[in-house]
Amino acid sequence: TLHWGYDEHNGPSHWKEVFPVANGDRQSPIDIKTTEAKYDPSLRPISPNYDPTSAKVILNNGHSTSVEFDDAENKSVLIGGPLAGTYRLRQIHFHWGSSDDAGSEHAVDGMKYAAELHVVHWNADRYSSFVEAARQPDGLAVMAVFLKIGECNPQLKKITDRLDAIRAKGKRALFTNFDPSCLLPRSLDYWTYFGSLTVPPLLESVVWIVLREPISVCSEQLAKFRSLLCTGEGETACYLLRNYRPPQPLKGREVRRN
Ligand SMILES: C[C@@H](CNC(=O)c1ccc(S(N)(=O)=O)cc1)Cn1ccc2ccccc21
Ligand SMILES: [Zn+2]
Repeated sequence: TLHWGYDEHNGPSHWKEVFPVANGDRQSPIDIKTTEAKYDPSLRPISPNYDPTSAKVILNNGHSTSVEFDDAENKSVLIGGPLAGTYRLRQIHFHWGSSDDAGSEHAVDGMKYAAELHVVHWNADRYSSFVEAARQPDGLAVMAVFLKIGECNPQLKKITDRLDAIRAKGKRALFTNFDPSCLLPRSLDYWTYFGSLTVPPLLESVVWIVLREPISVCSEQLAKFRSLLCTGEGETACYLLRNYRPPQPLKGREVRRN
Protein backbone atom coordinates (compact mmCIF):
# COMPACT_ATOMS: atom_id res chain seq x y z
CA THR A 1 0.00 0.00 0.00
CA LEU A 2 1.03 3.58 -0.63
CA HIS A 3 2.81 5.15 2.26
CA TRP A 4 2.43 8.75 1.27
CA GLY A 5 5.36 11.14 1.13
CA TYR A 6 6.88 13.68 -1.24
CA ASP A 7 8.93 11.50 -3.56
CA GLU A 8 8.18 10.70 -7.23
CA HIS A 9 6.55 7.38 -6.30
CA ASN A 10 4.45 8.48 -3.26
CA GLY A 11 4.10 12.24 -3.61
CA PRO A 12 1.10 14.60 -4.04
CA SER A 13 0.17 13.28 -7.52
CA HIS A 14 -0.36 9.78 -5.99
CA TRP A 15 -2.33 10.79 -2.86
CA LYS A 16 -5.71 10.56 -4.64
CA GLU A 17 -5.13 6.80 -5.06
CA VAL A 18 -5.59 6.34 -1.31
CA PHE A 19 -7.35 9.61 -0.37
CA PRO A 20 -9.96 10.38 -3.08
CA VAL A 21 -10.84 13.69 -1.32
CA ALA A 22 -7.57 14.93 -2.89
CA ASN A 23 -9.82 15.90 -5.85
CA GLY A 24 -12.44 17.49 -3.55
CA ASP A 25 -14.10 20.92 -3.76
CA ARG A 26 -12.18 22.64 -0.94
CA GLN A 27 -8.58 21.44 -1.16
CA SER A 28 -5.51 23.33 0.05
CA PRO A 29 -3.15 24.99 -0.60
CA ILE A 30 -4.25 27.50 -3.26
CA ASP A 31 -2.63 30.24 -5.34
CA ILE A 32 -4.06 33.48 -3.88
CA LYS A 33 -4.89 35.91 -6.70
CA THR A 34 -4.65 39.17 -4.74
CA THR A 35 -6.81 41.28 -7.09
CA GLU A 36 -9.67 38.73 -6.79
CA ALA A 37 -9.61 38.67 -2.97
CA LYS A 38 -12.75 40.41 -1.67
CA TYR A 39 -12.46 42.98 1.15
CA ASP A 40 -14.90 41.96 3.91
CA PRO A 41 -15.56 44.68 6.57
CA SER A 42 -17.10 42.05 8.88
CA LEU A 43 -13.69 40.37 9.29
CA ARG A 44 -12.22 41.23 12.71
CA PRO A 45 -8.54 41.38 13.70
CA ILE A 46 -7.16 37.97 14.61
CA SER A 47 -6.18 37.64 18.24
CA PRO A 48 -3.65 34.93 19.14
CA ASN A 49 -3.29 34.46 22.91
CA TYR A 50 -0.67 31.84 23.70
CA ASP A 51 0.76 30.68 27.06
CA PRO A 52 4.44 29.65 26.59
CA THR A 53 4.09 26.89 29.18
CA SER A 54 1.67 25.08 26.80
CA ALA A 55 4.61 24.06 24.61
CA LYS A 56 5.59 20.45 25.34
CA VAL A 57 7.69 18.65 22.72
CA ILE A 58 9.34 19.10 19.32
CA LEU A 59 9.16 16.06 17.07
CA ASN A 60 10.01 14.69 13.63
CA ASN A 61 6.98 12.80 12.27
CA GLY A 62 8.72 11.89 9.03
CA HIS A 63 6.73 14.49 7.03
CA SER A 64 7.70 17.67 8.93
CA THR A 65 8.94 18.90 12.28
CA SER A 66 6.28 20.05 14.72
CA VAL A 67 6.07 21.63 18.16
CA GLU A 68 3.14 20.08 20.04
CA PHE A 69 1.16 21.99 22.68
CA ASP A 70 -0.95 20.91 25.66
CA ASP A 71 -4.51 21.33 24.37
CA ALA A 72 -6.34 19.85 27.39
CA GLU A 73 -7.73 23.29 28.24
CA ASN A 74 -8.06 26.80 26.77
CA LYS A 75 -4.55 27.93 27.70
CA SER A 76 -3.37 28.94 24.22
CA VAL A 77 -6.13 30.05 21.88
CA LEU A 78 -6.91 31.95 18.68
CA ILE A 79 -10.06 34.08 18.45
CA GLY A 80 -11.36 36.79 16.12
CA GLY A 81 -10.69 37.10 12.39
CA PRO A 82 -13.21 34.97 10.48
CA LEU A 83 -13.62 32.66 13.44
CA ALA A 84 -16.80 32.11 15.42
CA GLY A 85 -15.68 30.95 18.83
CA THR A 86 -12.45 29.86 20.48
CA TYR A 87 -9.92 27.73 18.63
CA ARG A 88 -7.33 25.94 20.80
CA LEU A 89 -3.65 25.72 19.77
CA ARG A 90 -2.60 22.13 18.94
CA GLN A 91 0.74 22.31 17.09
CA ILE A 92 2.92 24.30 14.75
CA HIS A 93 4.95 22.85 11.85
CA PHE A 94 6.75 23.88 8.69
CA HIS A 95 6.82 23.20 4.93
CA TRP A 96 9.91 23.80 2.83
CA GLY A 97 11.49 22.97 -0.55
CA SER A 98 14.73 21.38 -1.80
CA SER A 99 15.94 24.88 -2.77
CA ASP A 100 15.26 28.38 -1.47
CA ASP A 101 13.24 29.44 -4.54
CA ALA A 102 10.18 27.32 -3.65
CA GLY A 103 8.88 25.67 -0.51
CA SER A 104 5.73 27.45 0.55
CA GLU A 105 2.40 25.67 0.00
CA HIS A 106 0.22 28.71 -0.68
CA ALA A 107 1.32 31.00 -3.50
CA VAL A 108 0.57 34.72 -3.99
CA ASP A 109 -0.11 35.67 -7.61
CA GLY A 110 1.88 32.59 -8.64
CA MET A 111 4.87 33.48 -6.43
CA LYS A 112 6.07 30.94 -3.88
CA TYR A 113 8.05 31.77 -0.76
CA ALA A 114 10.97 29.70 0.57
CA ALA A 115 8.92 28.06 3.32
CA GLU A 116 5.64 28.28 5.26
CA LEU A 117 4.75 28.00 8.97
CA HIS A 118 1.37 26.51 9.95
CA VAL A 119 -0.13 27.25 13.38
CA VAL A 120 -2.86 24.64 13.89
CA HIS A 121 -5.91 25.17 16.15
CA TRP A 122 -9.20 23.29 16.71
CA ASN A 123 -12.71 24.47 17.59
CA ALA A 124 -12.90 23.67 21.31
CA ASP A 125 -16.25 25.50 21.67
CA ARG A 126 -18.06 22.97 19.50
CA TYR A 127 -15.98 19.78 19.63
CA SER A 128 -14.40 17.74 22.43
CA SER A 129 -11.17 16.69 20.75
CA PHE A 130 -8.83 17.58 17.91
CA VAL A 131 -9.56 14.31 16.09
CA GLU A 132 -13.32 14.97 16.26
CA ALA A 133 -12.87 18.59 15.12
CA ALA A 134 -10.60 17.46 12.25
CA ARG A 135 -13.65 15.75 10.69
CA GLN A 136 -15.90 18.86 10.81
CA PRO A 137 -16.18 21.61 8.17
CA ASP A 138 -15.46 24.33 10.80
CA GLY A 139 -13.32 22.15 13.02
CA LEU A 140 -9.83 23.53 12.41
CA ALA A 141 -8.23 26.95 11.94
CA VAL A 142 -4.71 27.09 10.53
CA MET A 143 -2.78 30.36 10.46
CA ALA A 144 -0.17 30.31 7.67
CA VAL A 145 2.94 32.52 7.78
CA PHE A 146 5.26 32.85 4.76
CA LEU A 147 9.04 32.59 5.31
CA LYS A 148 10.98 34.86 2.93
CA ILE A 149 14.73 34.38 2.31
CA GLY A 150 16.71 37.14 4.01
CA GLU A 151 18.18 37.74 7.47
CA CYS A 152 18.53 34.77 9.80
CA ASN A 153 15.51 34.75 12.12
CA PRO A 154 16.58 34.74 15.79
CA GLN A 155 13.19 33.41 16.93
CA LEU A 156 13.40 30.51 14.46
CA LYS A 157 16.85 29.67 15.90
CA LYS A 158 15.11 28.23 18.99
CA ILE A 159 13.60 25.60 16.69
CA THR A 160 16.45 25.01 14.20
CA ASP A 161 18.93 24.55 17.10
CA ARG A 162 16.91 21.55 18.33
CA LEU A 163 16.65 19.74 14.98
CA ASP A 164 19.93 17.87 15.57
CA ALA A 165 18.24 16.10 18.49
CA ILE A 166 15.33 14.84 16.35
CA ARG A 167 16.99 13.96 13.02
CA ALA A 168 15.34 10.56 12.60
CA LYS A 169 11.59 10.02 12.04
CA GLY A 170 9.80 9.36 15.33
CA LYS A 171 12.31 11.20 17.49
CA ARG A 172 11.08 13.84 19.95
CA ALA A 173 12.66 16.20 22.49
CA LEU A 174 11.37 18.41 25.31
CA PHE A 175 10.49 21.86 24.06
CA THR A 176 8.78 24.26 26.43
CA ASN A 177 8.62 27.94 27.36
CA PHE A 178 7.85 28.80 23.77
CA ASP A 179 5.19 31.28 22.58
CA PRO A 180 4.69 30.89 18.80
CA SER A 181 3.58 34.54 18.60
CA CYS A 182 7.34 35.26 18.42
CA LEU A 183 7.20 33.82 14.88
CA LEU A 184 4.41 36.15 13.69
CA PRO A 185 5.09 39.25 11.53
CA ARG A 186 4.31 42.80 12.73
CA SER A 187 1.11 42.98 10.70
CA LEU A 188 -1.60 40.36 11.30
CA ASP A 189 -3.48 41.35 8.12
CA TYR A 190 -4.68 38.23 6.34
CA TRP A 191 -6.51 36.48 3.53
CA THR A 192 -9.04 33.80 4.54
CA TYR A 193 -10.79 30.93 2.72
CA PHE A 194 -12.28 27.52 3.41
CA GLY A 195 -9.94 24.60 2.65
CA SER A 196 -8.36 21.39 3.83
CA LEU A 197 -5.37 19.75 5.44
CA THR A 198 -2.48 19.92 2.94
CA VAL A 199 -1.28 16.42 3.83
CA PRO A 200 -3.22 13.12 3.93
CA PRO A 201 -5.95 12.51 5.04
CA LEU A 202 -6.57 15.94 3.35
CA LEU A 203 -9.70 16.46 5.47
CA GLU A 204 -11.83 19.44 4.33
CA SER A 205 -12.09 20.95 7.81
CA VAL A 206 -9.80 24.00 7.79
CA VAL A 207 -10.58 27.72 7.96
CA TRP A 208 -7.35 29.10 6.49
CA ILE A 209 -5.97 32.43 7.75
CA VAL A 210 -2.96 33.34 5.55
CA LEU A 211 -0.97 36.31 6.86
CA ARG A 212 -0.03 38.77 4.14
CA GLU A 213 3.33 39.86 5.64
CA PRO A 214 6.15 37.26 5.60
CA ILE A 215 8.79 36.68 8.29
CA SER A 216 12.46 36.22 7.37
CA VAL A 217 14.54 33.04 7.24
CA CYS A 218 18.14 32.57 6.03
CA SER A 219 19.49 29.78 3.80
CA GLU A 220 21.49 28.23 6.64
CA GLN A 221 18.33 27.87 8.74
CA LEU A 222 16.42 26.26 5.85
CA ALA A 223 19.32 23.85 5.27
CA LYS A 224 18.80 22.55 8.82
CA PHE A 225 15.19 21.61 8.00
CA ARG A 226 16.44 19.69 4.94
CA SER A 227 18.83 17.69 7.12
CA LEU A 228 15.87 16.00 8.84
CA LEU A 229 15.32 12.36 7.89
CA CYS A 230 12.04 10.91 6.63
CA THR A 231 13.29 7.50 7.83
CA GLY A 232 13.64 6.05 11.31
CA GLU A 233 16.91 5.20 13.03
CA GLY A 234 18.53 2.10 11.55
CA GLU A 235 16.70 2.51 8.19
CA THR A 236 18.52 3.62 5.04
CA ALA A 237 18.61 7.39 5.44
CA CYS A 238 16.34 9.52 3.25
CA TYR A 239 16.42 13.27 3.72
CA LEU A 240 13.23 15.30 4.05
CA LEU A 241 14.38 17.68 1.30
CA ARG A 242 10.87 19.03 0.53
CA ASN A 243 7.41 18.64 1.97
CA TYR A 244 5.07 21.03 0.16
CA ARG A 245 1.88 20.24 -1.77
CA PRO A 246 1.37 22.33 -4.94
CA PRO A 247 -1.62 24.73 -5.20
CA GLN A 248 -5.00 23.06 -5.83
CA PRO A 249 -8.02 24.18 -7.93
CA LEU A 250 -10.08 26.98 -6.32
CA LYS A 251 -13.36 25.39 -7.60
CA GLY A 252 -15.29 28.63 -7.27
CA ARG A 253 -14.26 29.43 -3.70
CA GLU A 254 -14.01 33.04 -2.57
CA VAL A 255 -10.90 34.41 -0.87
CA ARG A 256 -11.65 37.29 1.51
CA ARG A 257 -9.31 39.85 3.10
CA ASN A 258 -9.50 42.17 6.08
C1 LIG B 1 -5.75 14.86 11.23
C2 LIG B 1 -4.63 13.82 11.18
C3 LIG B 1 -3.32 14.43 11.68
N1 LIG B 1 -2.94 15.57 10.81
C4 LIG B 1 -2.88 16.81 11.30
O1 LIG B 1 -3.04 17.04 12.48
C5 LIG B 1 -2.57 17.93 10.37
C6 LIG B 1 -2.68 19.24 10.83
C7 LIG B 1 -2.44 20.32 9.97
C8 LIG B 1 -2.06 20.08 8.64
S1 LIG B 1 -1.78 21.44 7.55
N2 LIG B 1 -0.43 21.16 6.72
O2 LIG B 1 -2.89 21.47 6.64
O3 LIG B 1 -1.62 22.60 8.39
C9 LIG B 1 -1.93 18.79 8.18
C10 LIG B 1 -2.18 17.70 9.06
C11 LIG B 1 -5.01 12.66 12.12
N3 LIG B 1 -5.95 11.80 11.44
C12 LIG B 1 -5.58 10.83 10.57
C13 LIG B 1 -6.73 10.20 10.07
C14 LIG B 1 -7.85 10.83 10.66
C15 LIG B 1 -9.23 10.64 10.50
C16 LIG B 1 -10.11 11.47 11.22
C17 LIG B 1 -9.60 12.46 12.06
C18 LIG B 1 -8.22 12.66 12.19
C19 LIG B 1 -7.35 11.84 11.50
ZN1 LIG C 1 1.07 22.31 7.18
